[in-house]
Amino acid sequence: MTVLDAIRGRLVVSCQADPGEPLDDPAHMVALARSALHGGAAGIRAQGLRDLRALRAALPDTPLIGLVKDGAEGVYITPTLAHAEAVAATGVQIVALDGTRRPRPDGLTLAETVAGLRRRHPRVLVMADVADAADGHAAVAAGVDLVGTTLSGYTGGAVPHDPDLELIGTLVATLPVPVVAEGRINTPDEAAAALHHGAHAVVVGTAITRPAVVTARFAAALVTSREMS
Ligand SMILES: CC(=O)N[C@H](C=O)[C@@H](O)[C@H](O)[C@H](O)COP(=O)(O)O
Repeated sequence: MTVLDAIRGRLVVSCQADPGEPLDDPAHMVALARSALHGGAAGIRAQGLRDLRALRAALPDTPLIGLVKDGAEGVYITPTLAHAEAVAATGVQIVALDGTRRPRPDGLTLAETVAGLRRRHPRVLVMADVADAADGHAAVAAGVDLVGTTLSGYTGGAVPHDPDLELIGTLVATLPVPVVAEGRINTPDEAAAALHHGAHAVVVGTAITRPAVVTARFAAALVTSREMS
């Protein structure tokens, strides 16, 4: 079975911790990933070479989408060819990279990045994290294998509350490659809706693997409730 077949119609859980967070440790990421797989996830998305190596060693057969974040603004998801090659070298089946039309820090186009990556890693699949439909079309023209809605809402202005189901539907209707729903999918109903909009797979991160963020949402709701009573 191909890795795309393995995740078709299924949940992929993103296991990431920011530097300095209590969960920022490869052993914790492996435990989170094992928990996700126990719960029915078909694949894992993860960040950082250290975590990717640990996950690949612990879970050699699991579909793994890898990326490295370099900073937190602008083009920061696997921003350069060198980053993409380093991610591919960890043994992931899919390298996720910034697939927006913004200039890349190494001056390469997305097409040059994809071609360069394939020269050394001919079997790895490339997932373009895009922000809008025009990005999706440009990314497919650049040769990527799949497109994710990861960066919708994160390229300027306030971050929306809801997942971008409309973008998922638009990309599914117009692109010849699998579309992965990712970003702010916070409930099982939203995950199901993403699939209903035609997503090939659904990536959920924060709602499952960032307990500090989830706790803060509960705590904030209690503050609001106290203020209203
Ligand atoms: C925008 C960006 O940097 N997204 C990152 C990409 O890997 C992660 O921080 C997200 O957690 C991931 O996309 C999953 O999304 P959510 O955590 O909303 O389920």
